[in-house]
Amino acid sequence: MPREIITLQVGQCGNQIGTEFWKQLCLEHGIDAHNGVLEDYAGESVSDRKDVFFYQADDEHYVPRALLIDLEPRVINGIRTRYKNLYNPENIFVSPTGGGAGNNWASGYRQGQDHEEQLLDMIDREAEGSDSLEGFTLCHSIAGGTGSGLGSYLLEMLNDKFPRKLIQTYSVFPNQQDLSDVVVEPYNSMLTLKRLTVNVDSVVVLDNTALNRIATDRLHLENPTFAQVNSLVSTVMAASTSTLRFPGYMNNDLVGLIASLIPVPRCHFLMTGYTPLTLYEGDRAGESQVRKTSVLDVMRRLLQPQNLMVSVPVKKGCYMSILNVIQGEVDPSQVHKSLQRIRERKLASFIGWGPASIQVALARRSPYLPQSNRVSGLMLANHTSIYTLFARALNQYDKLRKRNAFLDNYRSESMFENGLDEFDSSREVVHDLMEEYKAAEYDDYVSRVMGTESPNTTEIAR
Ligand SMILES: Nc1nc2c(ncn2[C@@H]2O[C@H](COP(=O)(O)OP(=O)(O)OP(=O)(O)O)[C@@H](O)[C@H]2O)c(=O)[nH]1
Repeated sequence: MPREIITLQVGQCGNQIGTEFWKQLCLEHGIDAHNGVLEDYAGESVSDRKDVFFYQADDEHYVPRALLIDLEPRVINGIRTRYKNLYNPENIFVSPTGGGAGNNWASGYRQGQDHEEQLLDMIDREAEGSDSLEGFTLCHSIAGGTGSGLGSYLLEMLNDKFPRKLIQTYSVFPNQQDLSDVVVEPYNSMLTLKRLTVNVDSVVVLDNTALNRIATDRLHLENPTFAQVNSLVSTVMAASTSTLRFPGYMNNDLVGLIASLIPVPRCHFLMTGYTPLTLYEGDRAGESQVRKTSVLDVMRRLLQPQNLMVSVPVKKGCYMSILNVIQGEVDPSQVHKSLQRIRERKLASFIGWGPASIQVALARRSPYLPQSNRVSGLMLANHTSIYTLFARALNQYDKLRKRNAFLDNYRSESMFENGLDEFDSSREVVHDLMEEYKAAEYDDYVSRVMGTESPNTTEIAR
């Protein structure tokens, strides 16, 4: 039975990374991305599970289980032109006023309220079209107005209306080295981080700072474009769903993946690493810089900070969990040996209060994509040092807030007309989250923070 996943892509960033994801999925399943038709070379003999992410229309074309949502038309119009017959036109929502959210979280949130009925209708229709819906995935940026504000509204709505479904996000964090011309990004990020903490089961953190560093240092691109950065993002998104789409013995559903990575519900912010990296140019993978791959080599590289897609100091702190998704020609005995070697060399340090091991899922690859490397790997990891990302966001927020700068646009929206309590409440949630990650570094975390209760993974397996 399929365990379907519905993807909501919201705002400019959400729709741009979402589109790259669907392009990659189409390539991997032998579907023509322009019209959803199965390619001639893609026979039924391949035992993939297209139905987790696609359904078949009356004319048998494959249609992504995707909702494309934006408050201004530019990006979605571009998608409509390029992928004319792929998406269900009924699943596209562009605000009739078309003005965007002006980088204002509160405006995005309020416009979510204004259009609640229409948005919920679309989500309900798509959910009812599934046999056994497993959950929702939201793609967005946390720093603009639409992906963050309207995205936050949707997360609250999904939590409320579908309390038994999983909610996962791919959340793009702003580039902190870039002096952004959007000065209010710290406000938007803080308000969104609260929803990501409270309303979501699992957040895959995609950090524009790290993505740009990887594109520059590892792929030798001078000024990486969003398209190039998004190609990295789609590689990660596709690899992280590969065990759901090309199932083997383990990790065949999202709840299995999440439960193995999240030992305590609140600490659900995951970082990723991928190797060897190539860029997709058009429909073709570029050449990899890595000439020879083995399981040990891939697993070792995945632990190197320069391959992480999040800019945090992993040499400090410890892993709460690691899942390596290894794709390619792999002899399981090599996995065993590699794990042993990594343990001997103490390449990863784990929390003292849980199982200290790297989990490995062997995933099949798409038969339709030529691969330049024998083995490739994705790491999904829960590491305590992720709190430094929140600390930076909090620090930037405090600086802005201390000056009471740029608050008029927020005050003019209903949520803030009677005061700025929502900012204070968001800051508190993020501060507590940081403290929880820091506390998790200590061996007595379970007894200190949770009394006598033991860590609970069933809570997320709702
Ligand atoms: N990786 C990546 N980041 C993006 C992309 N587009 C925008 N961003 C980042 O997202 C943040 C801005 O969010 P957007 O998605 O552009 O804004 P929005 O959600 O559409 O909101 P409004 O423009 O206010 O309506 C900035 O930090 C950008 O650097 C993209 O295609 N890829």
